[in-house]
Amino acid sequence: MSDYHLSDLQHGKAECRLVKVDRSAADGSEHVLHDLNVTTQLRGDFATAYTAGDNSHVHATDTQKNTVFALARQHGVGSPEEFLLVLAEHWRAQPWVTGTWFAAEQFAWDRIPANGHSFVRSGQVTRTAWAQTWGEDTYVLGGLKDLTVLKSTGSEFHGFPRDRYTSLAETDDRILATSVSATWRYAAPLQDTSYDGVFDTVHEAMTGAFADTHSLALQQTIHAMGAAALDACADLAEIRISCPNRHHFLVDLEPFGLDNPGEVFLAADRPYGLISATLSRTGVDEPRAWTGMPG
Ligand SMILES: O=c1[nH]c(=O)c2[nH]c(=O)[nH]c2[nH]1
Repeated sequence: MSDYHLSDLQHGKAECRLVKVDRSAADGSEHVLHDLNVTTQLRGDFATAYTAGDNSHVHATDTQKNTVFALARQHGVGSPEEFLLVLAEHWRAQPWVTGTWFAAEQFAWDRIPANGHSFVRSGQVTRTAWAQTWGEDTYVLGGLKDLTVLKSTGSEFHGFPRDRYTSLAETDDRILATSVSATWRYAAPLQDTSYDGVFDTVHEAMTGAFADTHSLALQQTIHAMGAAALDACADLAEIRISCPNRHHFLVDLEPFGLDNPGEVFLAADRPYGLISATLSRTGVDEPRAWTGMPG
């Protein structure tokens, strides 16, 4: 094989989705959420891995990922810059490492006023609307999507059937996170009420129901959000809601001699649960209003 010049070697773990819950308030009532997407890269004396398959200097990308979670547990996250500097200090001290590169995206969450442990992703919600006519009939749909909400406690999931392929553990305390899509049908085009006002009311009702519901399943939370929207707005005839269940897995830090009392999570990307339902007032079916809608 030709002896080419090898350069720009680096390796690391891309997009470690770290969620760190700080439960440090004296009475545990107010959680602080750090939600980061962390990428690590190490530079150094790693050439023989490329040229000869000799991994004796290679800090496995899996180890780099574990280090992200373990250092989050040990040092907390603080600001993204501070956390990246914690990683940098750790890795610069390791053998064969001559340089490091770390990146983080931080996803911001606002507290939902109802309690200390429910959050909504800042500045994300997208408002949606459709209108169509059939002869003299006019149908109006309103909606929202990307309403990303999370509660760091107040969510359980148990009592589901178990068969030979069931491995999911029952839990009485988990993170519940989703990105709500909802579409509602106006019973009739609005005359005296503003669509803006209805949107604000529905948005607030759904967000409030998410926070207020002590959830035994995302299904139950969806029902509560739909009912809250219909209760808050007499102009709505029905609402369709679809929610991905964005799973957060507690990271096992025991191999690193660390406990993890519900603080450090892997925010899994996929697969995710997908759960939906329609809530309607009785006797108000109007299937033509939904013509042409995706799904
Ligand atoms: O709230 C949930 N509903 C489910 O149907 C489900 N299924 C699952 O694996 N986890 C969850 N969580």
